[in-house]
Amino acid sequence: MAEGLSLANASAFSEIIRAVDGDSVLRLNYYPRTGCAGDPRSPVLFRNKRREGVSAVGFGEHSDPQMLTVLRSNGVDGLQISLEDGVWIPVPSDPSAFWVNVGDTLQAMTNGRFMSVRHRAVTNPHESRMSMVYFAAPPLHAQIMSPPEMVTPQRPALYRPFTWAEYKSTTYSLRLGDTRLNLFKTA
Ligand SMILES: O=C(O)CCC(=O)C(=O)O
Ligand SMILES: [Fe+2]
Repeated sequence: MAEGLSLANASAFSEIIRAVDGDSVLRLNYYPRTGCAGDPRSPVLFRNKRREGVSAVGFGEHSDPQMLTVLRSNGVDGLQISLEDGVWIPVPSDPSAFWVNVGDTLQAMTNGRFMSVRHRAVTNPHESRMSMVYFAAPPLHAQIMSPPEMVTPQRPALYRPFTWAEYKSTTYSLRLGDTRLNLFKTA
């Protein structure tokens, strides 16, 4: 990525992710099947489009606060992304591929060139779903700021420098769906 952005330091991002005191985490999510409408055990929230059963929001809408997210699920669909408010695009599950999300921190480090994506996970009516998600994060004390090449008079810094510790504690003091990066804007 750093190479693609023509940064002088081609390992600018990978160095931070690979630091021995990095704060990266692995999360396993489990979403039980939601069943069919009328099944008294299912938490019916909405019918899916094909009316084959019912789906519920299993993991509410949010952006990931870290730098990069690498996700793989068990071949059951459920992940959705939103590029436009209120419009959800399903990401077909591919058990032989990884899905990569840009997180808020990388958005700040690229001065908004890469955008962190809003996403959520819905349950599947017929099959339970599992996802395995690796969140690549900087060390707690790392300063999050754009490399000089990303800031120009035409494109001034969008965010003030902050530490990952500061961003992480802000994240956990807010609600899951809040757009917390806005709090770090310069103007
Ligand atoms: O399970 C999924 O597909 C998404 C999970 C997720 O967004 C997360 O763990 O941050
Ligand atoms: Fe997420």
